[in-house]
Amino acid sequence: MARQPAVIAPSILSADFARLGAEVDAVIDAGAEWVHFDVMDNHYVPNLTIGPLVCQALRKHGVTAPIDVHLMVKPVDRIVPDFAKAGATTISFHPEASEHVDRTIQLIHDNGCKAGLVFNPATSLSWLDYVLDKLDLVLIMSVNPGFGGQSFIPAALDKLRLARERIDVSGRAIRLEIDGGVKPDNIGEIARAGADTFVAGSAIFNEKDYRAVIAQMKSAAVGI
Ligand SMILES: O=C(CO)[C@@H](O)[C@H](O)COP(=O)(O)O
Repeated sequence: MARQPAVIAPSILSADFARLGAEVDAVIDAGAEWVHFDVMDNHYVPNLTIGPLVCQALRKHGVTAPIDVHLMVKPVDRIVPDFAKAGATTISFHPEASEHVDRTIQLIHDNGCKAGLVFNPATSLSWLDYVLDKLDLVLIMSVNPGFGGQSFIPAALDKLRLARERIDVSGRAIRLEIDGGVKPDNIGEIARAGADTFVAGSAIFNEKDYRAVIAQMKSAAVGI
């Protein structure tokens, strides 16, 4: 199956939260395809961020782009229906945070969303042995989850290559997403390793010109 078109998904963790609706409008207007929505619970990860009410507020504000919810919460299941009702498109979770990974994937689908599984830098891809055929997205973390602005962990490149191979063998249209330390100067190498969906927080929101940085990232990601 041909590689899916590249998607840039700005992580709103690095946006100005006091102007969130305007920030999301600005990155979508600047060419980003998705909104990456980082949910942290001060339990599974040390940071505390936002929940379904903020997702719903973005929909009410008029955001129509796919909202890519990354749950860094434990437990997972009880918050899934709330995010689905709030307008999430994809809901991804960490296998270590779910008691029953297969059931959580089913729950996400039953609630009308696409399901993703997230791999921390030290989490084995062996979880895919049993659930790859049920997933819509595989997310490889290239930093330890919890904070924006960290440096890309190079071992994520080998993991991307392995995940790409598995997805290609499956023949299914599963997106391969990368998250953490993604910048204009490394996105080409990340794309060559197999990613098609690129989360970037500080690389986009720390720049004044969102359009320019997103264009730079896209041309590096598709020019492989
Ligand atoms: O999920 C996370 C961190 O846990 C990420 O989405 C980061 O927020 C990405 O930020 P940058 O590394 O791109 O600044």
